[in-house]
Amino acid sequence: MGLWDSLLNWLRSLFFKQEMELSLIGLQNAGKTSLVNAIATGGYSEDMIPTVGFNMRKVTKGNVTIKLWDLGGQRRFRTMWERYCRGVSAILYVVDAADRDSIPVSRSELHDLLTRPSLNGIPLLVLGNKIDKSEALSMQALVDQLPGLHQRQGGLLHMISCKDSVNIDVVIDWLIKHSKTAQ
Ligand SMILES: Nc1nc2c(ncn2[C@@H]2O[C@H](COP(=O)(O)OP(=O)(O)OP(=O)(O)O)[C@@H](O)[C@H]2O)c(=O)[nH]1
Ligand SMILES: [Mg+2]
Repeated sequence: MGLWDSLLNWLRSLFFKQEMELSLIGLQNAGKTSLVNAIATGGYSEDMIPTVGFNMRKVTKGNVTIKLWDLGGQRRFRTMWERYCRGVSAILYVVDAADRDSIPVSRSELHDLLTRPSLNGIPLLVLGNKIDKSEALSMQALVDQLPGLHQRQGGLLHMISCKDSVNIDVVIDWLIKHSKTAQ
């Protein structure tokens, strides 16, 4: 980026604060609330309380204020997912890559959600979490378990660990990039 572009970006940043709204969904125990903590503070705890309903958290990264809807993943809360995904700038779908038995359910919940016309065109980032565990699936193995992901425009998969803070920076970069295109 040239000096002139940098100057323009800096001037722009003074006047235009970017905002974006995101929804975090995925089955219970996938690590959604842990991801919010990793994005917001880099903190991590083994001792998490399941999210009842939803939580909203605002996080500022550089110039971007991100409003995060962190939804409960237990079955009784899944009917709310669509309502909280309508109109957001992006959807983050978290999968526990180390809990192989849960993946078929996770896949069918994701598939159900993606067929909703109200969510057409919303960028989707799928995150395979807990790659610090030895039993975690590889990225390719997870892609194979989630057919259809690449047919979705902008559908993308990253492997992360909230525990060891692996690829959290990549997720934040992706979010910032999508806040700009969402303007
Ligand atoms: N090993 C490991 N454990 C993790 C990781 N991320 C989250 N966990 C653990 O997984 C458990 C569930 O994490 P939560 O963040 O509460 O999961 P959630 O998706 O918010 O669950 P619900 O709110 O019930 O939908 C906790 O014990 C976390 O410590 C990770 O990257 N690695
Ligand atoms: Mg939670």
